[in-house]
Amino acid sequence: MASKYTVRWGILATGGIATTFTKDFLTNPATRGVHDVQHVLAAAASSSSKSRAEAFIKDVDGPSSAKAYGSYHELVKDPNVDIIYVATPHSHHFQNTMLALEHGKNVLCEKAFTVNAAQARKLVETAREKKLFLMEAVWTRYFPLSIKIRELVKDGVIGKVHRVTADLSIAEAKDDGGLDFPDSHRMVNPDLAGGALLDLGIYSLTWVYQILYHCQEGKREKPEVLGAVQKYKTGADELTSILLNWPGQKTQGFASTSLRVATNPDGEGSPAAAPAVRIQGTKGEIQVFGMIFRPLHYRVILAGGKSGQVEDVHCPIPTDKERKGKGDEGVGHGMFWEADEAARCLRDGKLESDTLNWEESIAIMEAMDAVRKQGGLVYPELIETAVYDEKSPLNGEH
Ligand SMILES: NC(=O)C1=CN([C@@H]2O[C@H](COP(=O)(O)OP(=O)(O)OC[C@H]3O[C@@H](n4cnc5c(N)ncnc54)[C@H](OP(=O)(O)O)[C@@H]3O)[C@@H](O)[C@H]2O)C=CC1
Ligand SMILES: O=C1OC[C@@H](O)[C@H](O)[C@H]1O
Repeated sequence: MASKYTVRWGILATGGIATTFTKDFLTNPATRGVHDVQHVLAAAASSSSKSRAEAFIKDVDGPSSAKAYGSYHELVKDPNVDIIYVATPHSHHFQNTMLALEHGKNVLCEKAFTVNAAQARKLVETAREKKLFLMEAVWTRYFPLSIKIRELVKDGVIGKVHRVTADLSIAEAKDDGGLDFPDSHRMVNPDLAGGALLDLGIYSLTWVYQILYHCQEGKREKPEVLGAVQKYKTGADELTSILLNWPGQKTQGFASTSLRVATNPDGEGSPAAAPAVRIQGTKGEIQVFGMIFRPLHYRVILAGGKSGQVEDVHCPIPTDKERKGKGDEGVGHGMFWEADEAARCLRDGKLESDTLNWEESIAIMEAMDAVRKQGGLVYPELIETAVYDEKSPLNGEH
């Protein structure tokens, strides 16, 4: 049997998603049928303290060989790290990713890729110049369910697709009119590029784009974008809707997001809720249920209404029961598939992933820029700038 390609990860920031992602890639790849790549935690860095990084490594049950750093600068200089996973708030992605690229590191950067398209273009330009791998960590795209649905669409199973609607909303409204986040929280804090659009709307757009943009043949047409934004008291957006129009393709998309009403009012499985994604074609429709960042259930409905023409498919996430005491996240959350993709790209010398390439990440950032412009959604210059500054406070202690 061919040997496995091993990728050595460096984790930049030690918050919630860094923990989930790292626990996920530390599961045994064989438990998800993967035998060609494997992952190692080489190092983790916290901008707060070295002890925080040590606690992170312990919490994820990382190997004793994993190095703990008290700064992002030290991490990007570690010769034993192949790729850096950037897991800071959106506000920091541009400066942190540039820091890693400038030090010769490949990068997997959390969503939203950057605050604006100019920053995304600069990251791509830098990765291209330095011949480094760079990928936006939109994990949803690498789920078997997403791959299957893109195949069904390309195979014409529901005919010619004309419309995709997608919603990702969470109900966080309180009786006093506020939201259930402190104003300093990354979800609503403009200094951290908070708001529904960049945090959740990116997933609604992901569903629209992975069908109506990604599946286009030949040179892709970009959409006209019409956005409506309502803001929270902090200045971050809380209710945002986007209409995307592709006249040449004869397609339209509708992507919505909110922090006040829920896509799934009775919980993640939400049997009572309408589908969160509808992909509508001339011969039928594909629907996706639940939280669309982690899609586990889809339905294919073929036109005609005869029995046998409605198929429900459930795609559970494989678990690794050997990983001790890690709860649901430790045994598999679904983030390992994007880690496998990054590993295979590194192994094969690819600079970008075909499933979400640089051009498409930039196109989505451009759509979000258009919505923000129409809705007057601006963030501080410190986090909007596309000028790299190694000494930016965003690369320092927090
Ligand atoms: N793919 C997915 O499903 C998810 C993706 N995300 C994305 O991951 C990113 C991080 O989110 P999440 O992990 O939930 O956030 P957390 O607040 O839990 O963690 C962010 C980490 O970033 C570091 N950091 C550096 N500067 C700051 C600062 N000024 N304020 C706050 N944190 C700072 C801290 O780590 P340290 O002190 O160690 O430096 C902190 O723990 C976001 O871009 C978000 O969109 C989030 C949730 C789910
Ligand atoms: O990416 C995400 O997916 C899950 C959400 O709960 C989280 O806020 C968001 O950042």
